[in-house]
Amino acid sequence: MEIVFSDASVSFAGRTALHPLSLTLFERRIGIIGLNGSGKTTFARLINGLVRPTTGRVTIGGLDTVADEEAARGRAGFIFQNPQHQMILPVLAEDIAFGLKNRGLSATEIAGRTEAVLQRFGIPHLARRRIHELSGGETQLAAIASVMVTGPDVLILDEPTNQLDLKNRRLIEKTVADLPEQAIVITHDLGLLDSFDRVLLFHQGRLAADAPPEDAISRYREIAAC
Ligand SMILES: Nc1ncnc2c1ncn2[C@@H]1O[C@H](COP(=O)(O)OP(=O)(O)OP(=O)(O)O)[C@@H](O)[C@H]1O
Repeated sequence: MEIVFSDASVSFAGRTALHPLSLTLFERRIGIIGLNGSGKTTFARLINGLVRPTTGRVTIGGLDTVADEEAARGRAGFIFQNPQHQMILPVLAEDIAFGLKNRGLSATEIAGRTEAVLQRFGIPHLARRRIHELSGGETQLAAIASVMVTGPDVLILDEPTNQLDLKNRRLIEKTVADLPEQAIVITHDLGLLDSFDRVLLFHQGRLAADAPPEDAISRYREIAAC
């Protein structure tokens, strides 16, 4: 899926969070790194229209995130930093099924797709569990299942391994690595990026590097040392 930024910038209340940026993303695994407040989340949110560009435009698969907002949003799933907040219904299987409502599917089809996505992410045993009772790793997988059931082409994850222990980090790392879909991952967990195709480094709202992981990370270390 081609994601195109054309002179896109973002200001909040007159303060620039992201300076005008033009680039095209098409790689399967894209990492986004940078210091706190450098513009990573703002950049990622532009992709599915959660943030609108103040100037310029962003398209995903040719769809404009403002003019074709709803269709564009369907192309890119987003997992927030605290994914339990994006789950609407208390029980996991119900939350997943909720994402399929209003699609003209029968109850049997909804149940079948819910079961299939739980299987896909190895969590059928969590189907009847309450979301607020899941562990950090389980919550990440649950959120990924809830988003992927709607069939986006791109999955954007905002710090998916934050607060996870080593075992769950590995699990999420493997889950992301195995996704056939395109994935864009914001992370402070630099080890996650080893096998990535491309890493974008943001600094003070500007793109400071756009390179293979090793090069972008070494530039990041220089910036962080200042
Ligand atoms: N909705 C908003 N309203 C006002 N300012 C915002 C808003 N969202 C982000 N900002 C500001 O824009 C700048 C970039 O924020 P952003 O969340 O994109 O950074 P980040 O790199 O993702 O940070 P972190 O690593 O801490 O999550 C920050 O100065 C932030 O305070």
